[in-house]
Amino acid sequence: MIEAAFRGRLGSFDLDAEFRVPGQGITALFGASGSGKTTVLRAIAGLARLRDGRLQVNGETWQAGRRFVPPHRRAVGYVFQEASLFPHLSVEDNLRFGLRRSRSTARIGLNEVVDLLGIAPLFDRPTAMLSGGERQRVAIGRALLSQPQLLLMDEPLSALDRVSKEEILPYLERLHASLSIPVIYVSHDIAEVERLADTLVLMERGRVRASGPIAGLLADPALPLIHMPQPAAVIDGQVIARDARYGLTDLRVPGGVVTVQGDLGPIGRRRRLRIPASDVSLGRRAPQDTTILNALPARIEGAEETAAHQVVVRLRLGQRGEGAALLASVSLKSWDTLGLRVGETVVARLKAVALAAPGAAPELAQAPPAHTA
Ligand SMILES: Nc1ncnc2c1ncn2[C@@H]1O[C@H](COP(=O)(O)OP(=O)(O)OP(=O)(O)O)[C@@H](O)[C@H]1O
Repeated sequence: MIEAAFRGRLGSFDLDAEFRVPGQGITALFGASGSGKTTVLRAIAGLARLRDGRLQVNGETWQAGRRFVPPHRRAVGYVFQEASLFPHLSVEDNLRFGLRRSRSTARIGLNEVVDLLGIAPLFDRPTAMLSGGERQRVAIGRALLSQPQLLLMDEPLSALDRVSKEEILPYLERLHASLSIPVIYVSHDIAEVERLADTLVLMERGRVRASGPIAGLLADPALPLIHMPQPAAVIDGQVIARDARYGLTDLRVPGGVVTVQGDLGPIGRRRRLRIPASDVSLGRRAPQDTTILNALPARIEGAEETAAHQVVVRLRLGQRGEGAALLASVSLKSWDTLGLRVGETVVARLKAVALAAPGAAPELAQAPPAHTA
């Protein structure tokens, strides 16, 4: 468990942030620019000292009352927006520097880091010859080799172009799947957060508006996430069948089974689906004569009208709505014409299921197209 509470003033900024998140997996600190995300991260690292602070990381107290463990005594790895590698050292020597800094017995070794982050081809290169994405992979590797108890990442992808971002995300997903080190990940890119995070801490003007498992917060009508321009649901599932002939994988998700194009790995592997609301349509009956593969029963939990004459429908998979949260964006006209009601069970058709999963290939797998035959 990670328990943090920081109160104090920095210049004219008031911080009063408190949260309790699991001591494993990825926790995203998400919020608008200036909401205090970096300040919280710095306070966790001990780089900012708030007047009133409390911090416990998996049973160790780093700050409480007058106790304040100085930054160099906190086992944190810090990855910044722009990788600050030593320019005069090779990639290998930059990584070895991480190892030298660590005083504990190595939990993660150089070879494992090199494998996980695909660094072998870069090994002998001077850092000046690396792309932005490659530099960031080395910086993450160096942070991991310092044997942190906690990895702090401050917008690690925000300085990268879209292609480099897509290139590095699968490595982060792989780290997530392979390592047990908890990560606190600052971002203001919700798609990135939807892809990576297990837990979300939503920050607003120096305060924590909400925190908890990401799937619930994304679909919470009381929070602003569902009202953003492209709302999406995230659903974690497990591979239960693979069809080599058609190149399809079935994932069991809470309340149903989703068929996704592509090989998602062996039976039993956990994968994440990110399903934009705009890729889900609703009907009363299962579609006939259609190429669509995913038509799942779901119960309507609620509906929010948007300014753009759309309705974001909150659903839960399963006949009785016992499953995962799902969002559908339908036009106000369709909503009124069909006369759909809260509490009704409908058929949710998933047009495309973008996959965001640990160890995924760089490209996003797409579910088969939805046009009728
Ligand atoms: N040492 C400081 N002295 C004065 N003001 C500070 C200090 N550190 C941060 N602030 C202010 O605190 C506010 C929150 O900054 P912070 O960088 O934590 O926000 P953020 O959510 O990470 O924003 P961004 O996404 O733009 O990085 C800002 O208004 C910033 O100017």
